[in-house]
Amino acid sequence: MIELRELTKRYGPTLAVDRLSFEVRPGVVTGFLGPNGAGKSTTMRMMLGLHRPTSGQALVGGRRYDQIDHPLHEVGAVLDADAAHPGRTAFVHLACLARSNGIGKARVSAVLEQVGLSSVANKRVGGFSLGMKQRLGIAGALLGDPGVVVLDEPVNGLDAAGIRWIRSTLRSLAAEGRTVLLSSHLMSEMAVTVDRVLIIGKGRLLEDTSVAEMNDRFERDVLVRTPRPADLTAVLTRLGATVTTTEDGDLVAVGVDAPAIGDAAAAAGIPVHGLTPRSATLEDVYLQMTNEAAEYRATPAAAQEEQR
Ligand SMILES: Nc1ncnc2c1ncn2[C@@H]1O[C@H](COP(=O)(O)OP(=O)(O)OP(=O)(O)O)[C@@H](O)[C@H]1O
Repeated sequence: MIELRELTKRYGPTLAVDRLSFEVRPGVVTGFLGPNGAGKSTTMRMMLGLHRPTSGQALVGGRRYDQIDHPLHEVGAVLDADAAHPGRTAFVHLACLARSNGIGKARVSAVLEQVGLSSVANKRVGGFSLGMKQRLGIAGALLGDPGVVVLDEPVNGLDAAGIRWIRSTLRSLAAEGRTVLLSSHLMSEMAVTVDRVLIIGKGRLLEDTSVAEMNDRFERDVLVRTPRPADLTAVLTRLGATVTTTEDGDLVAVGVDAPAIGDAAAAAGIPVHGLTPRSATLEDVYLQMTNEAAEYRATPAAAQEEQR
C-alpha cells in the first residue's frame, strides 16, 4: 500500500506537486496519469525517498522510505530503463544490486528467469533493446520480492510485443497481492493495462477512479437507425432529448438512454433498426480533463501566431 498525505513539492517558483492525497492499494494495477510536466516523476521520486517533500508525506507500507530498513524488500522501482551500466552483463548488473542489499545469486538467476532474460544473462547491457532493458529494470525491482512495485513510464517507446509483456507481467504481480503503480502520459496505453487510474494535472489530483467507472460515467449519446427519422425525432424531442441527424440519416440522441428510446419508439409504432449507446473514449475524457490542467498550452495569441 502506498499512501500520500497532502504531499507537496515546490521548486523555487514552480509548484510541481500540490497537496496530493491518495492511496494505491494492493492487488490491482494502478495507472498514474497526467500530461507532461504534471508532476508524476516528482511524486514517484518522493515516494522513493529521492526527493524530499516541501510538506506532506509519502508512505510505503505505512512508513516513509527513509524509515524502511531493507527498502529493496519493501519497494522495487524502475525510474529509468537506461540506468544499468552498458559495459556490465545483465547478471553482473543484478548481482551488484543484490549484493549491496544482502541478496544471494540464486535470486538473481530466478528474477532473470522470471523476466525471460536467462538466455542473455551473460550479454552486455549496452547491446540490449529498450524492451530488454525494461525487463532488466523490472528484474532489478523484483530482486527483493517487494510488496510494492513502482514504474515510471514503463511502456514509453516499447513495441507491441513489449507492451503486451509489461501488461501481463504487471497483472500477475498484482494478482500475487502486490501494489503496482505505473505512470504514463498516454491514456490509450493505460486503458488496457490498468484497473484503476489516478489522474493529475499541474500537480493536483483530478480523478481517482476505476477504468470501468470512468467508462460508465462518460456515456455520451445513442445512435439510432430508423426508417422514420422525422417521426422518431419528434417523439424523442417530446421526451426531452436533443436529436441531430448524421450524414447517413441516422439519429444521434443526447439526454435519453437506449432503453427509453426503444420503449418510446415501440409505443409510437415506429420501427427501430439499430440502437447503439456510445461512450466517450477514455482518451477523450482524459484529454478533456487534463487539457485545463496542462502546463504548456498555446495561448490564443500564440495559436494565431502559429497559423500565420
Ligand atoms: N529538479 C527540478 N528543478 C526544477 N523544476 C523541476 C525539477 N523537476 C521537475 N521540475 C518541474 O516540476 C514540474 C513537474 O515535473 P515532473 O517531471 O514531475 O512531471 P511529469 O508529470 O513526470 O512529466 P513528464 O511526463 O514530462 O515526465 C514541471 O514543471 C517541471 O519542470
